[in-house]
Amino acid sequence: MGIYKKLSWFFKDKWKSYFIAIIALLFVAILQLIPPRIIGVVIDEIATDVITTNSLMRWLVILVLTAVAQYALRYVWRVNIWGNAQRLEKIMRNRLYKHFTEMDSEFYQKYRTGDLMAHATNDLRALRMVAGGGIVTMADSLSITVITITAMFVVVDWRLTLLAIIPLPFLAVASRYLGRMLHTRFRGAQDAFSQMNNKVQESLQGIKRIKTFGQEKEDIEEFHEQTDNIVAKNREVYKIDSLFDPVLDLIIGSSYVIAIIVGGHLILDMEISVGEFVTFISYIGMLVWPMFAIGRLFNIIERGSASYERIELLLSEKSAIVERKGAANEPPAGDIEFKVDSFKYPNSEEVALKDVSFNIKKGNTLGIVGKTGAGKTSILKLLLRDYDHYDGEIKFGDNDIRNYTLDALLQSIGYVPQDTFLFSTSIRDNIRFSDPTLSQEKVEIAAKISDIHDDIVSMPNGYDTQTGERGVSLSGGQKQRVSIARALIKNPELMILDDSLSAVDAKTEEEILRGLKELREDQTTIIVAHRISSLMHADEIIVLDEGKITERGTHEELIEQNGWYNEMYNKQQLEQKIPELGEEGE
Ligand SMILES: Nc1ncnc2c1ncn2[C@@H]1O[C@H](COP(=O)(O)OP(=O)(O)OP(=O)(O)O)[C@@H](O)[C@H]1O
Repeated sequence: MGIYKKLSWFFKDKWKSYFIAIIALLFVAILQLIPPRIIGVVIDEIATDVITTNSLMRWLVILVLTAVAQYALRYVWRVNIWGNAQRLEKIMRNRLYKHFTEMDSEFYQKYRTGDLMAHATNDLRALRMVAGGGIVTMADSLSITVITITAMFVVVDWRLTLLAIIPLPFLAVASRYLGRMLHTRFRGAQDAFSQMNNKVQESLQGIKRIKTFGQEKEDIEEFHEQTDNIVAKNREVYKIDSLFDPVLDLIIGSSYVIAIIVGGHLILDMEISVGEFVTFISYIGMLVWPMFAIGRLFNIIERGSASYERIELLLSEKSAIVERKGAANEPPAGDIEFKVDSFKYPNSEEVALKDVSFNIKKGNTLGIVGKTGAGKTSILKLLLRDYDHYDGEIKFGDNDIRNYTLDALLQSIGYVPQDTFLFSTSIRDNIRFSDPTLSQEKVEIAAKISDIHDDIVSMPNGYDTQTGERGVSLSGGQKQRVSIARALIKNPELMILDDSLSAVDAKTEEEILRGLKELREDQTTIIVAHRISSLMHADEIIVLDEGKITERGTHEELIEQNGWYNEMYNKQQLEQKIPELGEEGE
């Protein structure tokens, strides 16, 4: 029952509508006693031959009025209770979503997206059941049980009542026990189903790769195994499901048997009338649902508590990026001073960056180059405040970047990541993602500099072409250029290109870089690249290896140093020439 205490903030807020609903439920329980009683009275009137058309009509009218009142009251409690349950689900869903949007990279590394989605659906549904079905079951089963048993005691016979209700608690026990087993097995079946779903999703997404590697047969075999598993797990569910009804019928049946044996004796002894006996039998029937429901209530509470705990755990996760008190709201501008003595990723023992420092004057360009895993992206992550804990200081303008609000800092930065991501909307809205009110003219300027305008206008729907999973699929290079346009349209103080020209050819790359340089004369740029031609015109280039700066200088200075940079440059020059040599040979 602890879950109701934990949710007391909600019940306190909505106590009025719960109160109205529970009063309505109570009245329904009382009204339900009337029809069986009327049937009993009519039977007795027939047996004693006192029935008249008038008396029959009177009973009929009462029956109709009772039915109408029940209808109205049921409507009242349903609207109130189900409405509240939806409201609780909405509040918790909004809290979770807001929390998700505030969390940092560490959080998303810890939890898989699929699991977060599952929390946002299954766990919230379980909570809704607590505030809806749980409350109804509790109020309804308690009120019906107390009111009906009292009526049986008072209207019919207390000895008969005591004996006949002996088997009923077993109903609650059996429905709880079997319900629990059913739930465990049902979860197994659901897991098997979601495992198959994941497998199908992965296979369909990777269908080209499966075909290329000739793995169709193996893939189909694996699919068969998974579907066999689903059948096996569902068979276990049906075994328990098939036990459910017979067990319940057995228990209810024994109640009726006791009632008939004892009730029969009481009729013969003239202690109760036939009509009262009929009423009594109907009342036993009315007690079945509450007993059954109490068993179900435990399951609802158990599931709800587990779900609430899981949601609380998620909500208690704190983002490591905390805004300082009095953080500056103005987007930063000016020189950048990066001085990091040491940085480790959380949960990692390895030092990702060691003694990395550089200054970029406003309007200058910094190039960062190095082997994969050298720490290039790590530098950018610190600049973007994905992580705040490191020894050192990063200044943008006059302030440490941790002294700005995250919104203000990110407003000054246009970041084009390595893996481009397009949203399921038009290309136009993908480009003006930072501000959907920007004009077509501005979108086109950004697209032209990113050298994607011509590609877009040649598409059937131009700028209205839909992208994302269900839209047209753009080539890797096209996606990269849309991403560049998206960052560029913000006209950011600092633009960061994280290997974002890798999929475009050298000539296009040169044009884009030239365009950027012209447009962003007074603004700062950081280019990370594997291809040296992408950053050779930078004002300073740093070479990273295993998280440390091993070489630095301008392109010419680095060539003179005759180190890794020079070696890479010569190698890449040669690679570029090979196709030309090939053409000459033809
Ligand atoms: N989230 C993370 N948690 C732990 N270690 C990480 C994480 N991200 C990166 N690393 C590690 O930090 C080191 C530097 O990685 P980083 O991504 O900065 O390299 P990079 O130079 O950008 O490589 P690439 O050119 O392949 O993108 C690597 O050893 C990597 O394994």
